[in-house]
Amino acid sequence: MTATPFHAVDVPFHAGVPFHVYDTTLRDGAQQEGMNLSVTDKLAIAAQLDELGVGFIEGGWPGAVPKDTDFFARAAKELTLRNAVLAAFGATRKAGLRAGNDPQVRALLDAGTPVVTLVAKSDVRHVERALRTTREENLAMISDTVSFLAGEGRRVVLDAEHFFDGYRYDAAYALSAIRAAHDAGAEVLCLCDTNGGMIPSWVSGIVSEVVEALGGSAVVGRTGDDGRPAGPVIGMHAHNDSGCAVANTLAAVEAGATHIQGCVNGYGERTGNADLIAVTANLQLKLGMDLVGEHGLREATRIAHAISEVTNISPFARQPYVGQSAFTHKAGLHASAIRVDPDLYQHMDPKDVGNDMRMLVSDMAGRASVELKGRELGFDLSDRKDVLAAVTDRVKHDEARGYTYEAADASFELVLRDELGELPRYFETQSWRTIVETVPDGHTPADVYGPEAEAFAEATVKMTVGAERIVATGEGNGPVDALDRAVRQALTPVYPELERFELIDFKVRILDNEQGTDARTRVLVETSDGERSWSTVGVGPNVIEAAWEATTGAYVYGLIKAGVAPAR
Ligand SMILES: CC(=O)SCCNC(=O)CCNC(=O)[C@H](O)C(C)(C)COP(=O)(O)OP(=O)(O)OC[C@H]1O[C@@H](n2cnc3c(N)ncnc32)[C@H](O)[C@@H]1OP(=O)(O)O
Ligand SMILES: CC(=O)C(=O)O
Repeated sequence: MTATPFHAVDVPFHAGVPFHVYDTTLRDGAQQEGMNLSVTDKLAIAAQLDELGVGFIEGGWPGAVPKDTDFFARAAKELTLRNAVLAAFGATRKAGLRAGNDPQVRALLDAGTPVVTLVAKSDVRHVERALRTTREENLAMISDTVSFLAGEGRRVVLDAEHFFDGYRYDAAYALSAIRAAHDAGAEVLCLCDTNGGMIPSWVSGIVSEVVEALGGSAVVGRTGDDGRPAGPVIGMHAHNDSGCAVANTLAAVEAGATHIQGCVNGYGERTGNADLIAVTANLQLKLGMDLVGEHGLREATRIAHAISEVTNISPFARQPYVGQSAFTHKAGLHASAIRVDPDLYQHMDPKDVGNDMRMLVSDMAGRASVELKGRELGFDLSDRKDVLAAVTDRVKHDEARGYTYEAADASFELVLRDELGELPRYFETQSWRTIVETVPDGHTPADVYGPEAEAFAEATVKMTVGAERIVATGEGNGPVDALDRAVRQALTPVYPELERFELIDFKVRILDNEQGTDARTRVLVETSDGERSWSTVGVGPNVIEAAWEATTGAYVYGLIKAGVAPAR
């Protein structure tokens, strides 16, 4: 693979200028529907964010959300951060109060963080209709609160809520709000697209005008003699309602912003915030800015998934950079070019964000896909053109009948081994049958057949294992369970490894459902041996036959991986 991705730009952007990567997963991310983080969860996520290399972690709103107050108290004792500093989030003082007398503002001080981020109104319509105060009082609320907190030694970030909408409505007032904060000592003026409706050209236009109006932010060529920003640090906080949060953040940076806010995995209220990993990867890998260091980005996939574990929200497979499908290739034409050079169909090396390239084999595969998938599974097929052609044909034929190998790597390996003549014959099935008993609604088998009765179904299998013919029976909750018990009864004495195999997922899909009872059924099963898991597929005229193929395939695959030799 070549070292330089095709679209990387060589010129470092904002060279030498301090740049802030500010994470708000624990505050704005936690505003996502369905997210409910405990204090322990928040501490665990903060540690991961620090490892990613962000500079600021906004931990929540102390004084407003009791868990967030606890978070800052526990973080002070339990959290050791190597890269980041903590920020406490809150609002400007209430109208008519002194900042120092507003309990909400005092709670921000009590959080003990070096940074305090204040949300402030910058859209005059919000001042008049939501805050129900005057334009002047809102500016005083900003100015008083910032100067009070700065006077107490806090670095202050101002989150100018609805800045872009406000600027489009009344630019002079929006500018006066952030100017008030700057004059009172705010270090960062972060422009928020609170409703998430902006598009990149609007953002870059407005940010450029703000940079111009405030005497210049940290744009290249706009630094003072000491190399520090000539004007206030301008930030960007984007929501994704128009699907443009990442693009809007990049547009703001290209227009001069040097502070970016976002959430890992794009968490956040409504459609989420700018995905901080995508923003950071774009800026670092495409524009040459060193934001979280090479190490941080190389950990990004692991960290994104570790955070998903804590939030208990399944990772999004198609998430840019870190999703499971981000570097996964299905089309045969792609695979044939990737075999020559992965960069031909990838915008970057997945390793740079800790992700991996994967190949899928399906009816869209060609011989190159099979060769690359084989390589992924440990088979060198480069000079086995006969096998490549046979496997490709078989996959296309099977998929036309309802199989899906892209979701069943283990079944694909069994096909490959079969065509290579390397498929061990652990057993031969002569026949199987299963009988389902029904009992009246609301009853159990025990009610009907007596206290010893446990099962609704029974099964018999006839198999040969080596030279031995075996007949075994099983009882279960249903026909698939009964058959599985019968197979285990038959095979476990010869292959005790089977005892460790456990079915952990079972998915049934009716194919061609317009054909009613003639439809075919596909079953995908996931099996585990306690250490690893694998997926197999079966297709049949009914769920029992499909499940038989999928589960027996799973046992064969498991025995191969356990290094078991077939009985003689
Ligand atoms: C854009 C964002 O996402 S900002 C973050 C939003 N996050 C949250 O709201 C989560 C935490 N919020 C809370 O726990 C509560 O809403 C609290 C504790 C902050 C306030 O609760 P309450 O006192 O019951 O007020 P309520 O939520 O009904 O209304 C918010 C109040 O804050 C005022 N307010 C809103 N924005 C600001 C601001 N930037 N500066 C000062 N006051 C503000 C509103 O005018 C309203 O005042 P009112 O009570 O005098 O009418
Ligand atoms: C501050 C914030 O979260 C917003 O304006 O969206």
